[in-house]
Amino acid sequence: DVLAPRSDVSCRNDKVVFVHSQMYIDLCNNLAKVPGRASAVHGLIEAYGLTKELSLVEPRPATVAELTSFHSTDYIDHLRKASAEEDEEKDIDVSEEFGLCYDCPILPGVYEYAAMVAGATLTAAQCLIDGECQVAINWHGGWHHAKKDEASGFCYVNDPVLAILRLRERFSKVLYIDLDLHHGDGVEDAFCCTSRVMTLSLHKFDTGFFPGTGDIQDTGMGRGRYYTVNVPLRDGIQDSQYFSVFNKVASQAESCYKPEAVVLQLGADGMSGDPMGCFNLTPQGVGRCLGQVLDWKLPTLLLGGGGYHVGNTARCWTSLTAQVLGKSLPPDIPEHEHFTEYGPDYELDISPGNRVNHNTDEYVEEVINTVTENLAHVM
Ligand SMILES: CN(c1ccc(C(=O)NO)cc1)S(=O)(=O)c1ccc(-c2ccccn2)s1
Ligand SMILES: [Zn+2]
Repeated sequence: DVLAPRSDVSCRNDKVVFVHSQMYIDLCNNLAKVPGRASAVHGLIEAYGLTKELSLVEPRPATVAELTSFHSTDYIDHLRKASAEEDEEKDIDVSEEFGLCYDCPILPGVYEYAAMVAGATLTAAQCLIDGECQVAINWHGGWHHAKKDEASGFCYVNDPVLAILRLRERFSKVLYIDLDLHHGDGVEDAFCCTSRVMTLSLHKFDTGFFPGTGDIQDTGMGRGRYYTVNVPLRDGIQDSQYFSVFNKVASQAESCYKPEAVVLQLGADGMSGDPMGCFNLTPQGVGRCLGQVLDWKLPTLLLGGGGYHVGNTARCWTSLTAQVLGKSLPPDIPEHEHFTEYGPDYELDISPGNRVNHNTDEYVEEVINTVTENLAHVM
């Protein structure tokens, strides 16, 4: 019989893989930058009865060989040793050399945490490669700032990069989309010189705002020129304008690049009410972006990232999980262990704030036109 087109071969059913184990939640609870967020996210997804609709897959820690498929051996060795050492044994100078200070402190067990997060994301990617599912989710991954030999911005290991490298063993072109408030600099750096991975990041770009990269004219280098797409935005953007930008840029990227797989980082620190206090989005707006990506019917890996209002991050990723499952959720937060996180309204939806939007229509139009001109070079 005629071989099914590749996209059909890559998925034999509509299962949604969800990487989960209690040990994984415990590790993330204690060592990620936002203590307790992992169990709040999982608790809400479970409270809405979604876990029984998901195909739960246990994560396993990434091996040193997997971690060093991107990170340097020196960095991983240092992370492993420093993570096991007591305070007085630590060599602070070497640690600072690897970015292991300030925002990325060496806490006991941080290596086991980073290896498990990376292993969870790789487990999800492998399910896509094996055709087990069309969508795989790891809400506790998405640590997009980590560099080859440097921790950065609360990120120790760059699990999106490891997943893309693994997906590239099976798919010739992978599209990475980053909807976190912050520029996905670590992923962009990893693939800025190749046309085999296109990176598309929508983020806040403003003087002095972390990480400071991701301006519109940064389009990649050499063979990778025009395969790096940056959409720099200002404070206060709301759902309709954000989706309007995403819709135009992402549809052009998909139609000219024709990816075979997608990695979508859905950091929730752009939500209204997040302590970062920059964007003014709600899960509905990001959900429209997710819906457009799901309509491509490609193997798709969903990852988390930032998100510093625990309740709103759980609201966002629970809503998106339900959307992937095609389920609608009752508006009131169900009674469950973390119920008190959701006061005073105890509702699933997040309302946009009435904050000033610094993204004028003229600015947004200029950004879209520039990105369109750049993408015209992609064949
Ligand atoms: C280290 N920084 C990062 C790095 C990455 C992120 C992130 O979410 N990346 O996706 C957030 C902050 S940082 O210097 O900008 C900040 C540290 C703490 C910050 C903060 C804390 C509370 C309220 C507002 N901002 S910003
Ligand atoms: Zn962020």
